[in-house]
Amino acid sequence: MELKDKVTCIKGIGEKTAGNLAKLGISTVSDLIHYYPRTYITYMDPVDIQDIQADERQAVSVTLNSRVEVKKLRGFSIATAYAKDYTGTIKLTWFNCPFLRNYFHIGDRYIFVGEVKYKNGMYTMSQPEYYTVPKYQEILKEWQPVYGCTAGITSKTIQKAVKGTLPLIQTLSDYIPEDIRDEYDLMRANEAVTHIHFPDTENHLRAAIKRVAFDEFYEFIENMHSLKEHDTVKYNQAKIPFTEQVTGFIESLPYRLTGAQMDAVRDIMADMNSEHVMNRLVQGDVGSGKTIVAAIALFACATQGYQGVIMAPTEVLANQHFKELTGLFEPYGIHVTLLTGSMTAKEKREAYQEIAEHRADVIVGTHALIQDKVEYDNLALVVTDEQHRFGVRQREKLSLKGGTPHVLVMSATPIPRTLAIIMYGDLDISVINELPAGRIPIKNCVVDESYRPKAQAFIRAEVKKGHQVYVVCPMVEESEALDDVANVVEYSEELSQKLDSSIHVAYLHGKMTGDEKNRILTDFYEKKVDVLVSTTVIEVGINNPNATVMMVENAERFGLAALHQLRGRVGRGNLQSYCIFISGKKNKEVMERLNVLADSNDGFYIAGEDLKRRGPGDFFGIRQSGDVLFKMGDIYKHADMLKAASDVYEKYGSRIRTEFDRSVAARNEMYGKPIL
Ligand SMILES: Nc1ncnc2c1ncn2[C@@H]1O[C@H](COP(=O)(O)OP(=O)(O)OP(=O)(O)O)[C@@H](O)[C@H]1O
Repeated sequence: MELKDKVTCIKGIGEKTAGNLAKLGISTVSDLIHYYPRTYITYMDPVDIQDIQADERQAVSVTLNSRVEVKKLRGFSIATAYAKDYTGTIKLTWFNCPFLRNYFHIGDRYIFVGEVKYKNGMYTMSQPEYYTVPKYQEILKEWQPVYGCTAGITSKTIQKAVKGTLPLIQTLSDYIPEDIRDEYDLMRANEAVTHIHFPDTENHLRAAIKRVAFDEFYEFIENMHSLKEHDTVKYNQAKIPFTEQVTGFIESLPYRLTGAQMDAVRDIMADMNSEHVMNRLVQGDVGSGKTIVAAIALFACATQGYQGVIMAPTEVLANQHFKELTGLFEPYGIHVTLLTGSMTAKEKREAYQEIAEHRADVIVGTHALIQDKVEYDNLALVVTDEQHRFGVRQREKLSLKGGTPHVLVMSATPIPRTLAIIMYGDLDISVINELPAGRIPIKNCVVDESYRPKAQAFIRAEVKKGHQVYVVCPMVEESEALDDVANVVEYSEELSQKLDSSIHVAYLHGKMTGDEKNRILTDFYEKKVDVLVSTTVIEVGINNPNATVMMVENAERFGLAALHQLRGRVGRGNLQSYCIFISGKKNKEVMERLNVLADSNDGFYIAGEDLKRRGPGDFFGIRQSGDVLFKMGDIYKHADMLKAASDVYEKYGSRIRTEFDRSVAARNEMYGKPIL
């Protein structure tokens, strides 16, 4: 077996499983080895029913004392059973698992594991995992990986598949030599990969995660430096001055720029007119007005006869920028062109032509912008939005397309300056630390589920005022058979019934096409939709100043930084806005953590508190930030590894570069596809 082989070469993986794995982006052995668990869980000793702590994940060892009843419900099915021990009875329910009817036997003992709720006078577990007693003994107290799954694939299938590759994993080489590993206390690369998939002890797992995070950071730092070197040695061939026309454009805006926005504009303009090409990061809290700063840079560029591009992480955002920039630029005869993956072949061809013939001055798009077919004419500026969603190489590729254009990165992730310097080397940074005038601070509340009817009444009242609402619907547990889509559909139906019939509720989820999402969002912008229910991720950067309420269900399952991003979707105009965080758990620790959000609306403060409050248990938890740049590494949780990677780069970078390059090249080759 080799890394580049198809997964079907692994014993037990047939075409059907391979097809399902492909949906997760796993086609080769290498893809599989590098498909890391999303989180880890341990199993605990069962408790007596009378000692159950509600709202916690617990195990009970009980005897089934009823048949499994299966009820059909609007396209779903619910299986219910009862079980008891000598201290009490517990109710068990599962969605869409009708087969369980024939699985359990009355009178047999099973172990059920899951979160327990106290409902209608009885402890209830929804969607519990189930084990026979001997099976449970095997996994008790071991760390179990939980992989991101899709229909037809369970965590267990993935783990079994990885098991088949263990002999190969043992032979993987390590670009970090032993002496450096010892100095920085790094686990060997192949051991780390083994423990990531098959953790035995907590210490090994911890060390393995650290090593993988280290590698991700190291690669990032290497790339950042090569990008930076590549840029700085190049002379600025597209000097763009801060002309009267640019000043006129700024003055014509319907609002005055904040001092911080103006400072960022000055930094950018000074860079673009200097001897070297620009490589600047603009960091600003949610809603601080980064888009207009980018727009001014693009305007300056276009009025000097150059092309500029702005690349967004999603189609929805690309469309939003396209509309906004078209409105701003068309009066000046600056033509804006859109290029996204979901456009028809004909539309794309037209866009390519407009770009090549320089009829397009500013180009807005997604990944489609970096495809080989796109020929720019005099490209001088590349703006990437939410840089965390982009790999460095993608930006590098885009940069290379236009010779050496200026690079401007916009980010709302509040990275402390010290971390930013480690991550980006000497990339220049402008910070927008001021919100536009007239913004009213968001009012926050952290409540438990019993408050939901009141929250719904509040939503009704806000809609009556002509305002709009976002609802992030409850998260589906990894183990639940119900998927995100079914969940969001069902949740919005229920919400719609609870609200007034005149209130229009629509929903968004990740499986919709770009077109469908755009249609819903356009309806939302045009106020045809009052309440927008979404799965966990409301697209970063959505801007609808008329939305005044953000209600987040299961807020306890998000990191504070992610909740802050969600909150940033409201309070973007001059209307009083509200954020309602509904926690599925009432315990003190959870409430205290969530109350950090109620205390402050400042992203930097929240990121700091988030870091402070993470206990050691969080180390293995689901990643906190929404970024996908690192699969395992989290710049907050693994800040020590980020520092170690930076030190190793400084001290030993040149010594290990050849081996490092070889390992990256081998991996790229084995992926069997280009990195983009
Ligand atoms: N100086 C200003 N005065 C008033 N309104 C402004 C100002 N600058 C920007 N805005 C408006 O504020 C809103 C938010 O701006 P923008 O979308 O650029 O935020 P952002 O920094 O990109 O935030 P996020 O990271 O949340 O996407 C927009 O409606 C924009 O028109």
